[in-house]
Amino acid sequence: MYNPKRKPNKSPLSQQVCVIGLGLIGASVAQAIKDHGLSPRIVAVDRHALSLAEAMDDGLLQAGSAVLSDVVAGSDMIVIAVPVQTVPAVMNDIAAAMRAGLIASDCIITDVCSTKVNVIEAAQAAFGALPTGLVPAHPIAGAEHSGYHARRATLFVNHSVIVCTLESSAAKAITTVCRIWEAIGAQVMTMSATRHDQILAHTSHLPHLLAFNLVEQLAGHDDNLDMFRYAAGGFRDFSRIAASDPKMWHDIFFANDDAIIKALDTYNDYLQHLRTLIVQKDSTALMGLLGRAQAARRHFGHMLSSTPYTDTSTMSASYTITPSTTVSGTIAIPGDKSVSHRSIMLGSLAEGVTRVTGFLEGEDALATLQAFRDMGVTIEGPHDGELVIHGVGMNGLKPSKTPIYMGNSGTSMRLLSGILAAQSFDSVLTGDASLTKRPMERVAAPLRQMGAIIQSTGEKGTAPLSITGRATAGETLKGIDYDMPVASAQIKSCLLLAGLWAEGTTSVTQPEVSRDHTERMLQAFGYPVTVDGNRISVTGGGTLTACDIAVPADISSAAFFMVAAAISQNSELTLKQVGINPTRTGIIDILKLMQADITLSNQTHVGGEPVADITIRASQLVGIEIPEHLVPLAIDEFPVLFIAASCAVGRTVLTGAKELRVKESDRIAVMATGLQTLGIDCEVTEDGMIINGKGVTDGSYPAVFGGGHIVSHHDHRIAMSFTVASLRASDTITIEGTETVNTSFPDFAGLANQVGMAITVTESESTEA
Ligand SMILES: O=C(O)C1=C[C@@H](OP(=O)(O)O)[C@@H](O)[C@H](O)C1
Ligand SMILES: C=C(OP(=O)(O)O)C(=O)O
Repeated sequence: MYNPKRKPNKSPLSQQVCVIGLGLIGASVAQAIKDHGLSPRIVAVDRHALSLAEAMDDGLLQAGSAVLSDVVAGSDMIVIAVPVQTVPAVMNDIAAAMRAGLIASDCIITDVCSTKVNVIEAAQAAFGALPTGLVPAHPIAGAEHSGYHARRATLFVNHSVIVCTLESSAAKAITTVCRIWEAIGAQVMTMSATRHDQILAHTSHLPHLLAFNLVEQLAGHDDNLDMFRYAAGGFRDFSRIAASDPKMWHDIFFANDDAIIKALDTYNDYLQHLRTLIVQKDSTALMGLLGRAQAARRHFGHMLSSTPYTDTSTMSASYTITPSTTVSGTIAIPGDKSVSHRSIMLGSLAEGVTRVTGFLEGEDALATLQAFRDMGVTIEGPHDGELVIHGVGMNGLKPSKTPIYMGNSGTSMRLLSGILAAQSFDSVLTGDASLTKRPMERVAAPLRQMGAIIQSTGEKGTAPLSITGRATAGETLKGIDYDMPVASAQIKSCLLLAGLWAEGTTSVTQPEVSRDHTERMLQAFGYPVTVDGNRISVTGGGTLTACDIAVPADISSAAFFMVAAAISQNSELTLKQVGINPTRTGIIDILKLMQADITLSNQTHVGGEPVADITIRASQLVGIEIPEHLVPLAIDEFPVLFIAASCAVGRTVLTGAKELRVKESDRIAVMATGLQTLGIDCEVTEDGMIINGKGVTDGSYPAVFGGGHIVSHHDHRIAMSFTVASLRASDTITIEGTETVNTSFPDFAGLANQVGMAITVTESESTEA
């Protein structure tokens, strides 16, 4: 990060810098070089005697002239900051100065022009062979104001500068140019000149051209006065850059004409397409286009920085939780994450329109939503948990133009792998720092048995995943009979989803029951699924028919509040309409075995899933040996169950839970470290943990945790679990890395405070890579 106080150890230039052109950019470069003490002398060449005189009065320049040879002698660097079409004349002057011995043959020659190929061509023409000091550069910064007076030394701070390193450039010249830009706060990146011109044609030249053109269109209109008088914010924002220097842009449009014409032609095609959608009143396609564009506008920044989607994602957050002793109230918990993922996947692949309510607007489910938008599906929303998905049918997905970014979400990556393996296009799946450490061969290997072409390109069978769609070569996947080594709903779902396109029947046999939302939802979409004990089968070639999905509240999120009420004195919480699918209720069974006071009421069904209100009251918990068959049914709830176990009387032993080591963090190791920090006696085993609870039998609820600092390791459930510990803590607990809570439980802290906990959320700029 740029630090204005940090000065380079030694001035990179020993003689003087000569800036040619004292417009906004040239003058800002000169000012920044002066303010940072990067050169002992600064001189300038400009046609405007007034600007030069003023700059000398201001102490910015030691000398100035309209003629290069007057001031250039002895320069170790020349910065060309003139309109692009003047560059050839300037290059001729510099070549003449070099021949006359005014500057050395290795004098650094750089520029700030918006096009690069023409700068190199001008140098070639002027010098014959490219000089070793030539290092073209382009700061991606500017302002609609122009001229000497608009200069700002900070104009380049935290902006990118593209430096085009040429084969002819001397290493020392490249290093010096990069050092100077970095010293004035810019972020240097290197690129070939041709690529620079192609990219900038799209990202800078085309938008400027369109802005000038729109203003021209409105100004030329008969009612132009009224049009400008009532011009709304949209027009102002869009046309802001049309206030830029016309001469500069005139030159750029000619200098980069080939690339700009290509970009303009493509733009024209898009515009015609948009026109057609409006003429034909194609609402679905128009919503798709607008939704995709809106999401892409937000999403590119996240993809580039490999961070989650919501606006808080550039921040890191922490919780400071002061101890509280009781919770009470009736609350609604956000939608189920597993069901939300699947509603997007099946809704997108269905024929017809699927309406979803109760959708979880957390980062993980939003990553799935974005993936399907990237593959051309029109999805309206989410608005208050409501989505309208315009299904494209089993063969309607389109290739994503960019790698599909799955954020922190293992479920998205693993289930999508199954879908993508069968498509007629290739895909790449990436994720954040946590997801790219998680094992992906567990789905890639069985998919390969089905004939999929999939590579886990990370170091240890991890993401990024590169998937060659099987149908690309006109082939199909083949059904297999797969014995799953672990009871994982993600592996099961991945293979069943791939099986929808496979020849014949795909069967998976799980060693224990795992969550069955995929099986249920496939059936809700009219796709036959055979369930024979732990063996589940689908036969390829069917279709999905759109239906309405009501997502129940997530029992995994409810678990934090269930444990909170169970461990704290006089507590009573009711959690409304929580999903109680029997493949998810391990948390209720385990807490009941620990003698928690839990009752279910208002049992009913929503969208094929059973739901109930869950009421939990404080009770004296006891330690237990957790039955292994319950492990997959409570797999995400162990972090908070460890908190419950710490408050129980006696020892709790968890075995058969090795899977916890490959979640968003190693949940056995990370929880043990945190528990020990807070003074709990626990022992890590290979596949579980032994916790010596500090509960007492006299009916009181004493503090069992001390205060301390906990690190979440990019794991939402770690952060939320230690928050719950504050109900039995003697001192303040701070938790670092709580921004990940957004992946599954947006506004967890707000809800926790509402029922009686005392969390202060602090957000700051993220310092993590
Ligand atoms: O299928 C799903 O939606 C999930 C399955 C579980 O993972 P595994 O299948 O890897 O156990 C669970 O931990 C995850 O939060 C969601
Ligand atoms: C393990 C989890 O999710 P995922 O695997 O989808 O990242 C979780 O939410 O606890």
